[in-house]
Amino acid sequence: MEISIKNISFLIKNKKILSDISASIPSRECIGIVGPNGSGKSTLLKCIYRVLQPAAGEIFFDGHNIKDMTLKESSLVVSVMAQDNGYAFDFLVEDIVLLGRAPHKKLLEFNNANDYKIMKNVLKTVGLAGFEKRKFSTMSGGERQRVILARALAQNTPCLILDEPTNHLDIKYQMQMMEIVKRHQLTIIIAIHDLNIAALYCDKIIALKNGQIVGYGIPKKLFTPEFIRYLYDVDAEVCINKTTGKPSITYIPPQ
Ligand SMILES: Nc1ncnc2c1ncn2[C@@H]1O[C@H](COP(=O)(O)OP(=O)(O)OP(=O)(O)O)[C@@H](O)[C@H]1O
Repeated sequence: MEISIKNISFLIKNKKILSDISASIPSRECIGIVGPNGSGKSTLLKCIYRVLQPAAGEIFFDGHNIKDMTLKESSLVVSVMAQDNGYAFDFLVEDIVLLGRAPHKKLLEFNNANDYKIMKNVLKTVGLAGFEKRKFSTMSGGERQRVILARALAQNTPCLILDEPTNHLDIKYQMQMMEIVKRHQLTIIIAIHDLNIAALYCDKIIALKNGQIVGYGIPKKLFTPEFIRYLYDVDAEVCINKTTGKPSITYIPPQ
């Protein structure tokens, strides 16, 4: 599914949080959104997955203006792994993953055998087979992240939005999470802080600063020492890793 963002602005108390953002996200590409804390990454994602409504501009899913789509129609095409999932109740893992099936159901329709099969399959995909009856509250931060990914995968949508999904994950699971989402060949939009992981897995990068797009392109072109200094005010050395062929970034502390 292709996503088109046209001239999006978002304000809070007259302060511009996003200014005139336009981007085209081709079907099945993985687009990384990078930028300093507070640059507007989550706000942009929330406008796309409709938790926030932009003050101006339009967003299209495969040419359909999202203003003309019901929330249920949107949730059949876009699933989300957000930063704060805030499950206050003591849900079981299977209950959380089955929530991903909700957009596919009619009001008050029970989960059926196919929903349970999908739930078990996605838990297996994220390495949590057998965890169905565990209480979410008893799981580690990394395990919880993987349950939330499983719920998003159970939703079975052509587009997946991830807001810093690799928080809490050790390096093995950071890479495993990226491998899993890439394997599904979805349109992926991912806010991510780790430029090395972004360089390894993202086809293209959108860089935000102060609510504006300040860079766009493939990681190899975008991630130069000059650009990293401009974006984060940090010195870095960048080389192309011989094995991966991708940029590898080393940060240099101030002398
Ligand atoms: N409800 C709100 N009220 C006031 N300011 C807000 C609100 N929501 C977001 N902001 C501000 O908007 C700006 C962008 O926030 P956003 O969460 O989109 O940034 P981000 O790039 O995702 O940051 P981070 O990397 O720290 O997660 C920040 O300055 C934030 O303080």
